[in-house]
Amino acid sequence: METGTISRLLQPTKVPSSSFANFTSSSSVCCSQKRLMPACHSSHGGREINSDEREITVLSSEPTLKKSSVVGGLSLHRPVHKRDVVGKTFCSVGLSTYPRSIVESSSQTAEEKIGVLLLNLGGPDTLHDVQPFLFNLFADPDIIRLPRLFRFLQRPLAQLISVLRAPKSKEGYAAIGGGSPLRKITDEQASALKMALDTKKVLANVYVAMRYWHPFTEEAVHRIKRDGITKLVVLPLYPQYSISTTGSSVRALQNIFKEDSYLSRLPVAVIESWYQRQGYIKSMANLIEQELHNFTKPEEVMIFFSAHGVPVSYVENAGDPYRDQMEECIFLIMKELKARRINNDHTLAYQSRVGPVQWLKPYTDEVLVELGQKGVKSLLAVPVSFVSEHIETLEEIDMEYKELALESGIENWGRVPALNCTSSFITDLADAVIEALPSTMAMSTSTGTEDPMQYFMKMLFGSLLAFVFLFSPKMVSAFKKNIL
Ligand SMILES: C=CC1=C(C)c2cc3[nH]c(cc4nc(cc5[nH]c(cc1n2)c(C)c5CCC(=O)O)C(CCC(=O)O)=C4C)c(C)c3C=C
Ligand SMILES: [Fe+2]
Repeated sequence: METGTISRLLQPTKVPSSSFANFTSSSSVCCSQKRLMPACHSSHGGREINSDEREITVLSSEPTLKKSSVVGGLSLHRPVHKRDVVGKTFCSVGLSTYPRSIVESSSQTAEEKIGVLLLNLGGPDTLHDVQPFLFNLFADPDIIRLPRLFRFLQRPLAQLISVLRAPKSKEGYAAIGGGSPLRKITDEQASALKMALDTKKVLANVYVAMRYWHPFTEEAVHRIKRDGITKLVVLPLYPQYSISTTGSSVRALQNIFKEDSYLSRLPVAVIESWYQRQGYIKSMANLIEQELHNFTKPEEVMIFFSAHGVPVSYVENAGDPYRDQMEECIFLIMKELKARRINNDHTLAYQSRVGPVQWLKPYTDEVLVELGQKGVKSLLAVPVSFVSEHIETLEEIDMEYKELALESGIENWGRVPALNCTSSFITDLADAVIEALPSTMAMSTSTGTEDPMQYFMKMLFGSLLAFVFLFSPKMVSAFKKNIL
């Protein structure tokens, strides 16, 4: 991706398009299975509005009413726009919370089979998988956003970029043991979530759908159908919403759902983002507090939040709420720490940029050097955009950034572990699922398999109505007035 031509092609269009992946296998944790759960590291651990979008209002325990919408039949939860801490308007797409009465009235019936679908990015299991994994990633129009006219170039470009990037990526994966730990950790999170739901008397199957590597979304969906799930909660494992992560995964799911008559009728709720949940904020604050104790002078440590970046154009041209949500998330974590009398300095920077375009600033590597030059001696890195250990925590932060920081004059380095299966965090995810259950909604019935006669009749009546409406004398005069 190191060429100017590609950089020009990477300009985002306002409306993210549908995307497809190669599908092969999936994993789930079935509530009927009586096997031992894998061990968890419990101690450590924008969006475009489609034309077919309908709006509904759901009850909220907060003073404002929340709006929920049905996009391609999936019910999405987001609070109405509000002002963030620095006074900017942000579009917070997130989980609505529900009054206790609604949660209680949604107690599970005998015939109900609840499914929870965890969405994640996926990572190569072996070094051999790295190039095909990168191909899937770059072939996603939500990752490389070509103008519609150039979409035919998406796959050849993905092939080229994946081949060019593979050697560098392979080095990274080799340094962390020869593959990504994502699949194992996500499976463990699925098991832990299933157990947390069981404890709360909600029997559910938990499925994992990865966007770019095994188990792919289609296989997870196949299992959901096979198990006869009657209600589904979709939970992306990204606290903050980005077009490139949750947006892409949900779109992949929508594409599968709208082609299938069973899935299009299945009541579904999508939890679009959950960075503002108290359980998540408190779990992050716990990890930071614990890690600060490892320094000899904890109060002098700079808390350094490092988030995965996205190209600036996503936020500034395509309406991605990612940066606003990230800033609000950091504000909430710091507020929680202050309530615990932890008043350390903090800063936020963005890591992992790829290619020649501008990414969100400030860049992590540049800020580390600046802090070293300014005389900061102790620094605690906090990965904040992702809830599992992965290549960017284990290699980029623990190796590259640590080395850079020490070279730049920082003497004491620490890193907060990813949440992984931290029990307070998993319990909060279980609560998020339970709160979302009452608002599951059936997908629209248009499955692409509509009866041709029905379609013809609809078109005929539609055209007649439009004709009558458009050529009514009132409309004609209004039209003339506006044009002349
Ligand atoms: C919130 C998290 C993430 C955002 C936002 C995101 C955007 C984004 N990523 C790339 C390019 C790459 N990402 C890669 C791996 C990767 N990315 C995330 C998370 C976010 N990405 C994860 C969890 C992983 C998997 C890590 C693992 O352990 O396997 C890679 C491959 C690794 C590498 O070569 O660096 C690339 C490439 C873009 C272009 C982008 C936004 C447009
Ligand atoms: Fe990424």
